Amino acid sequence: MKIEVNQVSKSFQKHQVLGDITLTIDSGQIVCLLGASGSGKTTLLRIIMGAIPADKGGVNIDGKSMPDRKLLQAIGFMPQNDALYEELSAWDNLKFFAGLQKVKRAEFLKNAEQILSIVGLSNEKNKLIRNYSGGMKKRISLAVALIHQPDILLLDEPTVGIDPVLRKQIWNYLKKLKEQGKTIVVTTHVMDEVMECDNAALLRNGHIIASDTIDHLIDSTPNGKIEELFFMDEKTGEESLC
Ligand SMILES: Nc1ncnc2c1ncn2[C@@H]1O[C@H](COP(=O)(O)OP(=O)(O)OP(=O)(O)O)[C@@H](O)[C@H]1O
Repeated sequence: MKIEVNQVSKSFQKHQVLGDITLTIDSGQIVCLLGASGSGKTTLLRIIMGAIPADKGGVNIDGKSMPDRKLLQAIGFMPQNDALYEELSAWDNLKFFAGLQKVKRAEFLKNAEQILSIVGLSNEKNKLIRNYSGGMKKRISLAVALIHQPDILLLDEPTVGIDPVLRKQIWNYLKKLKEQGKTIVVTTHVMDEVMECDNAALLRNGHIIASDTIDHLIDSTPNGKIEELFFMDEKTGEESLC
């Protein structure tokens, strides 16, 4: 499914967080949103999924204007802060969220075990969430986002607190999903993860200052290093520490 963000602007209490954002994300692409803390990445994800309205502009998914209740079922959203039921087990959380997405029982049973194995929680599925570590909560949140096999994944810093081996496993799975034609948008501060994406959009002061393939973006940096993307200057394309 294709995501089109058209001239989106958003302010909170007169503070403009996003200004005139235009971005197209095609099926079978992994795109990452890069930018300093507070640059509006989460806000953009929430506008894409229709959780909050834009002040101006809008988002179309497969040509339909968001928010759209039917399209919501095609989206898996992983928030930065876990939205889990602490007094339920991981398995029951998964079951609950699968129910909300109207996943059939047989399909749930088939998917749940596979997804738990990808996030490395097969042996911990009966533990209550309140007894989970931070990283485990992150992993089960990712499983929740995946449980209804959505066509679009919006993942807000999905691998924070997850060890490198599992992180690799999760990225291999995301790349498999991409090959199946899923559309994936990820926010991250982890440079290794940027390299796993096809494209990146750099957010600065509420604007997209660059949006291109990862290879082209790296070529445009002074020393060809991915870290330098964070220091690119809006106007000159040169290094800036401002
Ligand atoms: N509901 C809200 N009410 C008021 N201000 C908000 C709200 N949501 C976000 N903001 C503000 O909008 C700005 C962008 O926040 P956002 O969470 O989108 O940034 P971010 O790039 O995702 O940051 P981080 O990398 O730290 O997660 C911040 O200044 C934040 O305080």
